[in-house]
Amino acid sequence: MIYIKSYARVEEDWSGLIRALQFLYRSSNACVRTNGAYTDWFDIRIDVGQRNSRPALGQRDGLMIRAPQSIYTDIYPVSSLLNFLDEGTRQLNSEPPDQPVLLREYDFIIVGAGTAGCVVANRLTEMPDWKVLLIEAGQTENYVMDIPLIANYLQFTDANWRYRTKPSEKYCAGFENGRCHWPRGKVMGGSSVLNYMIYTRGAPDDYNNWKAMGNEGWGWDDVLPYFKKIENFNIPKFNNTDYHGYDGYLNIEHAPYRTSKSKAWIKAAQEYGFTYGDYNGENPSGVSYLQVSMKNGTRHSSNRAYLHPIRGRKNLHIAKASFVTKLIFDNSNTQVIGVELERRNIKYKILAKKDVILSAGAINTPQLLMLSGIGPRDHLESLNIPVIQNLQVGYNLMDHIAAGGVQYFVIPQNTSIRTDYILSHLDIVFKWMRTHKGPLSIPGGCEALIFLNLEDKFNPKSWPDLELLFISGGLNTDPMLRRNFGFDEQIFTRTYGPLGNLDLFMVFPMLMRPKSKGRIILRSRNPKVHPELIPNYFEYPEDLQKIVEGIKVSMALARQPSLQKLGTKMYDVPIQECLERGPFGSDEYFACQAQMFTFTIYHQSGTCKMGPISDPTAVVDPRLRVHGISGLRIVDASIIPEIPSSHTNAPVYMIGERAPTSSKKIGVIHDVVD
Ligand SMILES: Cc1cc2nc3c(=O)[nH]c(=O)nc-3n(C[C@H](O)[C@H](O)[C@H](O)COP(=O)(O)OP(=O)(O)OC[C@H]3O[C@@H](n4cnc5c(N)ncnc54)[C@H](O)[C@@H]3O)c2cc1C
Repeated sequence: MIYIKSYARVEEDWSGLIRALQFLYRSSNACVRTNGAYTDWFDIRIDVGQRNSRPALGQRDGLMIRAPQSIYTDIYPVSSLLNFLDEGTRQLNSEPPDQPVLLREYDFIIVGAGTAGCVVANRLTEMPDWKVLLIEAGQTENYVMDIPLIANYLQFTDANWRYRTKPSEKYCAGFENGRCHWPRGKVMGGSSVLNYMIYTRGAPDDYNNWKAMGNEGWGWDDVLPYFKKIENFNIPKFNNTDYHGYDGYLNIEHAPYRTSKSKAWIKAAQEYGFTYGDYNGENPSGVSYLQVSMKNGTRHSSNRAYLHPIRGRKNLHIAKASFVTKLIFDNSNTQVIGVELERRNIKYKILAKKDVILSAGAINTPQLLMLSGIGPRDHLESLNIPVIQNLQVGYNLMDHIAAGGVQYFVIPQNTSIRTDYILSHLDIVFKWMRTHKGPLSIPGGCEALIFLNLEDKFNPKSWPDLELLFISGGLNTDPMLRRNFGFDEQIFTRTYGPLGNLDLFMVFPMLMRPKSKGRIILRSRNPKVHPELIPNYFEYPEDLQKIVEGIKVSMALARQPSLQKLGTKMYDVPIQECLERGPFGSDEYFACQAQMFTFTIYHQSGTCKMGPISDPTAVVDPRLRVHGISGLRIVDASIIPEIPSSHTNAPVYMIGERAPTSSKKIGVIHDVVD
């Protein structure tokens, strides 16, 4: 017999009892599985509150249930927890270990085990003769990081670099000190461990534009095979071998749970005129549930997808918690021959026979280049850094942003992703632990999106300049959410305090092709001092206006019958500071809202722009070699010449897959060494 304390009070009626019996019955299988022993008798206790009645005995398929005065069910939570711990342990054991002793020299050194770095490490070590060192500043990924709904919590851990932008009054003005929070992953898997798992590729026009900028080999027809190569596509409804891959490392699926709100929103979008479809297929625009980089309802990071399966490769060494501080050049200062790094307070110099590959992301890669003397001459000289190569490093900083706080309330629905709701319905947690289904499988609350071109809204073939991202909760979903973005406490309490327990959804109207570009500069020669991040959002007024138009489209959706059935209304407690600009609902008011609560979508990119030698703003050539320097390549979000109309993780995977292969062949690594 097993007696375990109950986790939840069952209601005071027989339906509660029946549910408890069903519950227990379902649990028995899990119990058998996790304990490895069959137990067919359980004493269960149902709390019937005041009534103190004695439920009847029940028997079902060999499962005998005795119901004395008090019942403690709870095989279910325990088996769920055991299942979770078991999976977690297996995951930890699957990650390639830290290399205790590093060699003096490798064929390749990769800096950064993020989205791109893991791909490159995998593909390079396919060649058994090449010894590869992958260096990561962060630590091991753990299984808690794989629970989709709590993605935002990871930003409060050491797995985040915790960047902040330079203060501004033009954007993020409603956040503490006018600074935007820019989290970046510092962990095995990099930002693919912190991200919201939304998997979008962008439109053919995005990549044809890259090619038109002089980047031979990066047009849509060139990159599509690499997008397919990434994928193990698991959405049967959209099966199409012209667009999808089925034997790649990264699993793509739909989240296994949908809220009633997202269903209504999707329907409303169709009522309004949008077409439902596969935005990673033939038509980039329209409405859809999110395709996500998850495997069986859990995060599938680049670490899990690309490194776990190759744990046994002897030619891959990984140095975790190791921070690269500088590049090492040969005597002529024209070739990179290695890196300096710090690991457990000891400094090392490691050499690379062939290439050093920077995959440290759009902030750290330019920082490392500039610290090493590759960057804008005047800027480096101002910090007394000897200039090795004068290149426009740190310019062309791009991001996707949305107006925060666009919220709609509905009549209360049956279930909610609010943290307090989940904590009082722990069955939701146990369910996810055991089956990876239910609300916890929604990545950070994000469920659906619309890609649209404002001038040709309903045309599924159009090149999107706007996205509406649907989130099935509001700013009251989680008490930490305000801290993720860094809301000014007073402004938040005044504006969003009245949200209380309202049942809400949010829409992020997101600018997809911003004209405004920012810059990253060094603040110090010390590699541990964060660089100055100047996003320059809204330098061009049309960027702001597009977001305002996006808010208006979201309002039009709220008026459609399917959302009206839920009693949808826009939350309209105004931001006091914005009433000076115009009444609530005016373009001026909404523009102010976007400037107060400027939500980054975390797509920082472009700071080591790819372009031909004829482009004075380019840092790497189309084969990702740093202009004028041999032995050095960049493979990460920083090479993006123009941000695609897409979330950036899939494009970065594509860059990783595309990089170590030739421009013509797939899966053959041969042009890295030249
Ligand atoms: C909170 C958040 C949510 C996001 N949500 C989504 C989403 O839902 N969908 C989407 O498509 N995109 C999303 N993104 C963006 C996407 O994850 C990134 O564009 C992508 O991961 C960038 O990959 P990368 O390889 O360029 O850099 P990263 O993945 O950031 O990897 C860089 C790695 O280098 C390491 N590193 C840096 N400097 C050094 C050094 N000096 N020495 C050693 N190691 C170093 C870092 O620790 C990190 O592990 C999100 C990002 C964040 C942060």
